[in-house]
Amino acid sequence: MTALRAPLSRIVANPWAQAGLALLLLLGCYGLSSGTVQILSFVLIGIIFAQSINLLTGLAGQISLGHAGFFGIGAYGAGILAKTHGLDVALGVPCAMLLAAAAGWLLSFPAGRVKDVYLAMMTLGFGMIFFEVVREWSGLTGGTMGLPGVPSPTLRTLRILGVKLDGTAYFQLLLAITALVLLLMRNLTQSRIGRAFFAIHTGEVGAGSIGIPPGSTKRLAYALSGALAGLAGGLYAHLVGYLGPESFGLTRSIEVLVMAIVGGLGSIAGQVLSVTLFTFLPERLQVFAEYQFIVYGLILTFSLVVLPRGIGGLLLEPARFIRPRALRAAAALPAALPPAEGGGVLEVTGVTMRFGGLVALNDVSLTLAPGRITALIGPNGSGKSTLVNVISGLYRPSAGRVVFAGHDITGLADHQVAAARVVRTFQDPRLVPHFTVRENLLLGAHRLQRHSALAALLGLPAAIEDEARHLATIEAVMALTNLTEVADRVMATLPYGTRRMAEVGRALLAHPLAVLLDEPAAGLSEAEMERLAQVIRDMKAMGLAILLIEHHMDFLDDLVDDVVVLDSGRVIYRGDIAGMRCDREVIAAYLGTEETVDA
Ligand SMILES: Nc1ncnc2c1ncn2[C@@H]1O[C@H](COP(=O)(O)OP(=O)(O)OP(=O)(O)O)[C@@H](O)[C@H]1O
Repeated sequence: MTALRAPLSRIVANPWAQAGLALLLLLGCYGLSSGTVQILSFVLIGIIFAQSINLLTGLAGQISLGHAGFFGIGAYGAGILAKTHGLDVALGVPCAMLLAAAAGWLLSFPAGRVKDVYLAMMTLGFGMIFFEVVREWSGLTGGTMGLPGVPSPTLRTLRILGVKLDGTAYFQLLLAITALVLLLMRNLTQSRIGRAFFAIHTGEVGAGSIGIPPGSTKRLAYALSGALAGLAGGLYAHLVGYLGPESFGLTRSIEVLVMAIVGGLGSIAGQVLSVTLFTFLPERLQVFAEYQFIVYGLILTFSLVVLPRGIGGLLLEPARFIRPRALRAAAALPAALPPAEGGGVLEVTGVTMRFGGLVALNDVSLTLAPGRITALIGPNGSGKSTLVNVISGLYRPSAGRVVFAGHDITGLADHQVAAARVVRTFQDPRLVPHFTVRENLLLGAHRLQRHSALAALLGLPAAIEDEARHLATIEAVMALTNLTEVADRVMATLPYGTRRMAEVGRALLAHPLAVLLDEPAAGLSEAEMERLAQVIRDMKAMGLAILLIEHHMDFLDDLVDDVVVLDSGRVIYRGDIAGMRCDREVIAAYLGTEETVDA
């Protein structure tokens, strides 16, 4: 199967193959029975619905057990607007989509604050509330009696912009809309928005450190996912012509989730296959209708055990997150490092950090100057990482201030500190393991990308050119950090040292004015350490203010300008490295007798 993945993926991604399939369906539907055309219409609506899960769960990592709620808002919204208010379907369905998007956006406020099982419960609750509202608000929705008479081809009442549509014409319209949705989903995945969604999915701390705000990113994911589910619901209402609450309960939420998971979360083509199978199978296997949940459960269990990445993962290469068109455009541009803009002074004044009774930092002050490398050293547990966490916005200090370039950044969120151009790396690199090196580096430039979300979605030249500009910078940064050879390798498959280098490179892509490097040389080979030292010198030459946490004294010797030593959360030394080697308190607390002899 592995050998088949590459050729199959090429076929699936080929625009001619896609256009051929669309044309075949567009023309071939004339030869099909009205029943088959209707099932195919359900498949298309299912594909759009599954994409809404793909976006929210597959990309942004937010599980949803109440997606039938968004689907229902779209369906009832479009149905009521068309039937009760006589609004044209061409306006009614987009309005219903907007309603569902608004519901998604609103849900993101509470849902964005919780994770895992709590998120599952909250979204389940949303679906249940929607179901009850539909059942009880009979004046609007028809309650348990349902809402009959929604314009549809089945009732021969569907008119769009004055044109009457039969089942076949509606199928053709659905085909065009589905093709557009899939195209937009592909564009989204390969844009800064899709990458940000996936970065949040992988880890909010890592994403925040390069300026990706988790809150607004999740809100966008919920709104877009709601819009897609609402679109599917609106189109469904005009396909069936009758809406009853039973079509929008837990069963539908579970059904779409199972289809998306079995198709392979993140795999657009895998989900097209899975929805097709799941929609045709029940029609063919009516005998199982009563045991639908058992059948779903068995298929899901089988899929999770045998095909954890779903049908898409079995048949196709994993999705990539950069447009090939942007890569081609970048190849024509000169590779240049981020411009040297000088830095700003970072001043930490009287910072104290308490964790309950433990004082991890006690009245710590230090200054990082532009174009200077300051080493922060001290024994394990002395508070080095805590200080970096305070400066970078992960912790709010109990007392004290952090000022950068004249702006008080104390207590700002991590993504706001990154936006102020103070960028950090972690003791354990917080990269996106499923991204390639290049994709991870491009994530570093997320904050600097200027094109609009619409330009990204539509793949407009402004978006391609912007991406290409940053990709050209990435070439230069990869050459500097010795990553060019592994540019297209997936991060999870690379050795620790390479990952560390990639994180340093990613920080550089964010055009920082100050960088905080938390033990960047840990686990590196001799050669890698030499390369890292050169990269840090280059950063210094660019005028950045650099804080370097490190235990290797040999590494620091020729590299650093200033040293600050912490012990039990207190600064015990501030000065140059030669002076530090002779300082009695530092020797006693950290260096020990060996260093004394050296000194
Ligand atoms: N989130 C937290 N909650 C409670 N205690 C914490 C937290 N973070 C750090 N600490 C404590 O603060 C102290 C300083 O830890 P920190 O990780 O900053 O030390 P460090 O100097 O970076 O050590 P190392 O060299 O081992 O990384 C330790 O006692 C640690 O257990």
